[in-house]
Amino acid sequence: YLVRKTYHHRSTINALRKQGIAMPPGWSWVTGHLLILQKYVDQLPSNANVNLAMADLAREFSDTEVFLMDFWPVYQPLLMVYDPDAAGQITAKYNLPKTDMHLHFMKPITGGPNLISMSDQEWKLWRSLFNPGFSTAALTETVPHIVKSVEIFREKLMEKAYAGITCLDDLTTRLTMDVIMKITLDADLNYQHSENRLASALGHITRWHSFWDPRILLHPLRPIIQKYYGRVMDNLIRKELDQRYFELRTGKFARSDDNAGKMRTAKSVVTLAIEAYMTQNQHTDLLQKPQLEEHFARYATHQVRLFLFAGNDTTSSTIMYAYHLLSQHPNALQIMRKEHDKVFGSNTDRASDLLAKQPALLNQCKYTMAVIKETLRLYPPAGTMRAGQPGISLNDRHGNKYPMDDIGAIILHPAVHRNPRVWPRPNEFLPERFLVDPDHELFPYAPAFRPFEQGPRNCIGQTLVYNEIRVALILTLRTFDISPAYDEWDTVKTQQASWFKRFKTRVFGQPVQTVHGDRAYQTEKAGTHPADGYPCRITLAK
Ligand code: HEM
Repeated sequence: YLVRKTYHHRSTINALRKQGIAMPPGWSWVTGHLLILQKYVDQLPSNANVNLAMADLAREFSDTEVFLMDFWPVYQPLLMVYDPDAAGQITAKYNLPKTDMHLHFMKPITGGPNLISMSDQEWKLWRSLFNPGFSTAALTETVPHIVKSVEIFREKLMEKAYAGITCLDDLTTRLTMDVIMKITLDADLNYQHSENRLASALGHITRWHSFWDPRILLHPLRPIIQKYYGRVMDNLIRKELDQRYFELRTGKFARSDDNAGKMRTAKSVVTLAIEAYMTQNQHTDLLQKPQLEEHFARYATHQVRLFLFAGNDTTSSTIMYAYHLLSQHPNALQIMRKEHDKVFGSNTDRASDLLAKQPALLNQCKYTMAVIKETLRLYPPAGTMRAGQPGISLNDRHGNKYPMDDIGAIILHPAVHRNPRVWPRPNEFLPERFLVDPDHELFPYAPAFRPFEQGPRNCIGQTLVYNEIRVALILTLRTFDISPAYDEWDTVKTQQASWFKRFKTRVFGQPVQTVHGDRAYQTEKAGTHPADGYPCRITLAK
């Protein structure tokens, strides 16, 4: 059966090869392209994100900007895409469905079907329930909550100032966890001050998670550990959901008219989803029931688990990369600080109050927004994969057709975002490209900027991300200088290395530690955290 199946599959790919479909040389009847990527992976640090190796390979297809990789039987064969227009065909023109892999790989994290993995009607229903909570208006009301969490983050940075090397990762991840829990569930995790069961359960699940690493995927303990911590998460989230439902039933939100109450009326994403669900089911007065409907509660729990995963690491990494890029571009940092002085006044302590009272001031920080976009362009923390569909073909920019009957596609964000055909000076940090007029040579080609993807399945959390990172930068940049301390970190690590590690280094040489000269490269850790958790030194801004 296996031989027959393999033969059938490989003959299809071989036929495409003969037709001249772009694919890396070295395809084999036995291993397809499985071993091809290894050459590129070997040139990177062992924990570098596999997308960076893929982006290196992609450079060899700069003519078509689309090529086929035959990963069968590990994955279905996939078109690797970094032409922005071909990417648009996948996500907008055909809006191709998610793959079975989405459900398979996301299940340990979310516990079941969720917005990322769902297709068609089921996805439409759940997206419509959660859209109100992620709308610009609803999220503007939550800015005071973000300000509160960032204030604690500021205190933590202050504690670490002049205190030696700090791994920033821990601080930013705790911040983003507090924010996502508050915004989605109205739950005060207080994770920046103390450990929390929900956050650590998610941490255990993601530590045992990988999209491709066989050492993790084949580990016999992985399913047991992930299931156990999944149950812990379900129970804790369910408690919060029941509490929000109780508040709705007892009319908490209707009653709040004083100022303190006004804060409380910033409804959580979940409260708004329960309300939307009530509206969609008006014929049955759900509020009369003592408990949330079981099906809704179970599915909403999957979605909340997804929000905690999708909204935590990605945002945390982006905050760190913004600090990193600004530390290397003092001129941009200077412009940002001036912008913040102009909008909030030079007394940095007043900015929190002002922001909490007038969240719309965020929109006046145009350069700050441009810096965040440029950070997401250079260090995109996500991507997308879609399934093929019978009868659909992808066109590359020369009009070549790539049939997608049994072939899926991946849009390679690191490669699209540095595609030299559409991005002038692609490797340079130039926030002004997001501020110039359309006739300027740096003006971005909109389909080529896709950190949150485009089309109906774009990221539901993007407004939250922009709000959160803007608040974080506005409230910290004028107080602190944060600069990478990898050299010192590496020296300390070398001194602390075991005799075996030192012996290995002596025999095999120093392992690769940078990606194209970048020591803060993106790793495999969910959300592409910077290497080693971004060791840095924090000092007070001069
Ligand atoms: C820097 C931060 C973030 C980046 C770069 C990012 C990126 C993305 C991308 C590329 C997708 C499309 C995935 C696909 O097509 O498979 C996506 C979808 C999604 N993201 Fe985000 N995301 C970020 C933060 C967040 C946050 C804060 C949330 C919060 C709740 C979130 C929730 C989601 C959800 C639910 C989807 C699925 C949307 C759907 O299919 O309807 N993301 N994100």
